[in-house]
Order: sequence, then structure tokens, then C-alpha cells
Amino acid sequence: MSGPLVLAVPSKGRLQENAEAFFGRAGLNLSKPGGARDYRGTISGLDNVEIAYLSASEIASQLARGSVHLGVTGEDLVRESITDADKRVLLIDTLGFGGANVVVAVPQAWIDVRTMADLDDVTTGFRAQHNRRMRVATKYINLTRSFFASHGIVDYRIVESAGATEGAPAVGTAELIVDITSTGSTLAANGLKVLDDGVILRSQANLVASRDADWSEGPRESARIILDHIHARARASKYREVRTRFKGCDAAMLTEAHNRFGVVAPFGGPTSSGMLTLHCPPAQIYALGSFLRAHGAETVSVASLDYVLDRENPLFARLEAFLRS
Ligand SMILES: Nc1ncnc2c1ncn2[C@@H]1O[C@H](COP(=O)(O)OP(=O)(O)OP(=O)(O)O)[C@@H](O)[C@H]1O
Ligand SMILES: O=P(O)(O)OC[C@H]1O[C@H](OP(=O)(O)OP(=O)(O)O)[C@H](O)[C@@H]1O
Ligand SMILES: [Mg+2]
Repeated sequence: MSGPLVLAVPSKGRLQENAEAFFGRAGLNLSKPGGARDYRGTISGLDNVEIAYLSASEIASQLARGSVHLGVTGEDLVRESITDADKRVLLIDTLGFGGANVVVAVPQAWIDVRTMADLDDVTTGFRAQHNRRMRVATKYINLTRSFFASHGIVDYRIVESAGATEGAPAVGTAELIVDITSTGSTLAANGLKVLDDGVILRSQANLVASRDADWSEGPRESARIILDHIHARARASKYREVRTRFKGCDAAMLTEAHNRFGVVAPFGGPTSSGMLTLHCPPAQIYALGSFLRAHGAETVSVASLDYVLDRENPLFARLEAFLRS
């Protein structure tokens, strides 16, 4: 008998609340039977799933090792801590939260340094003048090395920083930094600026699958159910349901509605009595309603959708293709 599927969810920090809300919206309610300090949890109604509450960086390491099947974590942590990430793990989908950029930032006082090419000149000059290399404070050691190499920069050395990285130039432990930023206020408060072409990675939270976990039949079926919930919710939130009934409704009009408003007709249609159900992107609702009324509709109703269950599940298909490859 195979063990449960283990889903790793951030236990603290900025990703935690968002991750729980995300699963909740998909109809997957996470609970901690042992109380708030319990680091193991369950999903109501799914017996063969265990939740492991871990820090975002620990989730990346455990995905690499195969000790959890699925996890929610930042792409920055995946790229930094997993060698050959695209072979070891699959980024199944972006989750729309936890957005932040990993950037190269230098003191604002360096007015002539705006680009990575300028930085290259400055690092070379610095080494010639001071007989030592410029120091870059960061916890993103691997991302920094490969980004600097791709810009041909070699005259620098990394000073590993575990926290308060933005303070390093001011206290004199480094000349520049590589760190993550979202609002930019920490950089600004420390008198730093991002180089024009200094964005190393645009990161956000992802749902990630491990290749090396035990993907026997039981866990695979649990993953299918979880991904089915997530896809049904994502599919539902991309559309509103639009209903109407009128005579002049035909295939040519549907084609025009599809081309102009991105509308789909999930149940075909219209029926013999002219009933029509459409799924329409939220931004196009009013334009579609006007279009339908101009063609003779007396009334058009619009409702939001909670779930749309299609036969196809592209998320699970992606996971299966990855595990086969
Ligand atoms: N402004 C931000 N700063 C840092 N990380 C962010 C930001 N916005 C989103 N994130 C994402 O959240 C992830 C986890 O960051 P968080 O600060 O919650 O935990 P941590 O830094 O790993 O832990 P700790 O801060 O307790 O050391 C980051 O790796 C990144 O993917
Ligand atoms: O661009 P901003 O909105 O200013 O955000 C950037 C800051 O947020 C993170 O720190 P966090 O709050 O996670 O504290 P930490 O340094 O202890 O991880 C990150 O390390 C930056 O310092
Ligand atoms: Mg942090």
C-alpha cells in the first residue's frame, strides 16, 4: 500500500494566508487537527492527503529531495535552491500572489551606473584601483552567479547575507546587493536603486510538483483530485455565465460573439427555443450584453461561477507528462 500524498504549504510569512485562501477558494479546506501549532494538517474530505506546514525555503528543498509531492513556494526559491530545477520539479501553475522581483541594486549615489554594462566597467575599475573585488551581498548566490556570468561580469565576490541585505552597502560589508523586492520601499529606505536591466527574475508563488516523490497510484489519484479542484476554480474565475433567450440567435452570431468578446458556448447552442448559455470574460460582460440586446435579446442575465468542471484537466495532464518525460 502506498502512503498519502504530501502537500507542503507555507507555515508562516507572507505566503501562508494567501496559500490557505487559495486552496479554500478551490473548495479544499485545510485544517490542523492538532491546533494552530501543529505542523501537520489535513484537507476535509480527502483522506489520503497530508499537509506539511513548512517555511517557503524548506518547501523548495523538500520538493527537490522528493520528500513532499506537491508544494506552494516562490519561484525565486525554486530557481535558487534546486540545481537543474526544470528536471527535478515541475512548476504546475502560477498562483497570482507572492509576486516579487529578484534584482541587482546599487547605491543611488552611483549616478553613472545605470545598467549591467556600467556595472561591469565599475567592477573592473574597482579591482584595478583597490586591488580587491567588489562585494555583492545576497542570499541568492546561484541566481547572482549565473546572471552576472550572462553579463560577462567576473570582478566581484559574493558575501552571503541571511537578512537585512539592503543595509550591507551602508554598513560597509558590501558595495552592492542582489535581493527580492516588491514595493521597493526597503531599497529606497536604504538609498539603493535597481539597475535598468537588473531584474534577474520576476517571481511569484507557484504550485510545484516533485519528480522524485513516490508517485504510485494512490498519491497520483489524490493529485488528480486536488488539481481538478484547482482547475475547476481557475476556469470558473476567468468567466461569468451569461444567459438569454431570443429568436435571432444563431451560429453566425455566436461566431461573431466569440471573435469580438472571447465568449465560449460550453453547452453548444442555442437550444430549439433559443435558450443560450455563454461563458464570457468579466471585462467583456457589458459589451456582450449590448451586442445581444442589439440582436433582439429582451433580457440578459449574468452570474458568477464557482466551479467549472471540464472533462479535460490540463494541470493533471501537465503533471503526468512531466512524470513520464
Ligand atoms: N516583498 C517580498 N519580499 C520577500 N519575499 C517576497 C516578497 N513578496 C513575495 N515574496 C515571496 O515570499 C517568499 C517567502 O518570503 P518570506 O519572507 O515569507 O519567507 P522567508 O524570507 O523565506 O522567511 P523569513 O523571512 O522568515 O526568513 C519569497 O521567497 C518570495 O517568493
Ligand atoms: O520591496 P519591499 O516591499 O520593501 O520588500 C522587500 C523586503 O521584503 C523582504 O523582507 P521580509 O519582510 O521577508 O523580511 P526578511 O528580510 O526577514 O525576510 C525582502 O527580504 C526585502 O527586504
Ligand atoms: Mg522574508
